Amino acid sequence: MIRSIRGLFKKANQDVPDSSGRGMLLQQVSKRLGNAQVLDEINLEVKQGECAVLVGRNGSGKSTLLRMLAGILLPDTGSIQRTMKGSDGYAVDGLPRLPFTSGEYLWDMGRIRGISPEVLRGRIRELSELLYLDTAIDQKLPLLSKGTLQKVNLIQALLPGPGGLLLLDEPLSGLDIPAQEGIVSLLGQWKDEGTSIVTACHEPLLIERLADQVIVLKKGSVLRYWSREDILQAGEPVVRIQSLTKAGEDLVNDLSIVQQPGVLSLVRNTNSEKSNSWLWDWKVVQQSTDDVLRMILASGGSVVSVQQEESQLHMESLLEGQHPAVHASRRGVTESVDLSSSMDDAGGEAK
Ligand SMILES: Nc1ncnc2c1ncn2[C@@H]1O[C@H](COP(=O)(O)OP(=O)(O)OP(=O)(O)O)[C@@H](O)[C@H]1O
Repeated sequence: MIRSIRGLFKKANQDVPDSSGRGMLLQQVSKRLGNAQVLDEINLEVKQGECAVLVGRNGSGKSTLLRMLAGILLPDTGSIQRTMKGSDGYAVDGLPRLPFTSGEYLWDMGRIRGISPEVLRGRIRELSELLYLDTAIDQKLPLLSKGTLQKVNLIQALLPGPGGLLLLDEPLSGLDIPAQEGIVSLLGQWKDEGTSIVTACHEPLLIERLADQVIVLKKGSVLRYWSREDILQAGEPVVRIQSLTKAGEDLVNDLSIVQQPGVLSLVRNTNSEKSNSWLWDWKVVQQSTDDVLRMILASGGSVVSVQQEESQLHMESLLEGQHPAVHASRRGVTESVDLSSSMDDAGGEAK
């Protein structure tokens, strides 16, 4: 389905902009609202095709900055230069509960933006499928749940298609997991097609998959900038595998298994359900999952479960200005201990 969306949108966007030298540049941008200095000398550069993620505690200024990028607010001082092409999509404010159905609202929004009826019909259908809008397309906005309203808001922001600037305030908030996956995959494709994205978001799923830079805001100022490389140092996603062997059939008697670069730890447990078998608990980096599964099966074991572990990004530390990898590096030490102790548990048979 995602592929068909891409195809559909590409047809209407033959002139995906060349990314060279294009983007958005904020220099020393400040804003006062009432008595509060809401933004204080913000510098930010987002190149065409990049994703910048704003993080920060409540009230740190993320939404204000997004509204400024959208042109809803003007800076008191400083400058905002924009040299990127393409249509913009904004979901920076909540959707008003107007007396229309989702379908009517999306249709009107698309037509106001000049999208032809033929293209618009297809986009609404494809995006509604992507976000599992189902029957909510015919429901009136005031009757929608918070999460469904958020889906409609996202769809209206995505209607112009890839290639321009997308400004999204907490796009995954309130969305169910399949819709989160769908939107992150789509944004990844659109980024590849030259879409610039600036989003306030606290979900590691989006940050790990899309962020080229993370900007940590604190009380209206930038506390830290982190690059894609910094984020990647937080570690690849970890997969937990449980496998079973007959007691006595020791998986670790072949050291080549545990010495595979992707194996982070291996612990042997007695299987409480079957006393004549051992349950092996593996932690492996995501890209080695297939290799490890093949090894387990080839050595006579059976696979009980394969689970994606939670992200290694520790948001709380990130908000305090710590490096994204601060927890990942601690994890490595712990697991090398696990690995050796598991081999000891197994009778020191890993030779
Ligand atoms: N119109 C306004 N008048 C006065 N103060 C305002 C106005 N709008 C926002 N503020 C203040 O600006 C600060 C930043 O608000 P903003 O909504 O940008 O924060 P945020 O980081 O998006 O917060 P949250 O995570 O809760 O959405 C807050 O202290 C807020 O009270």
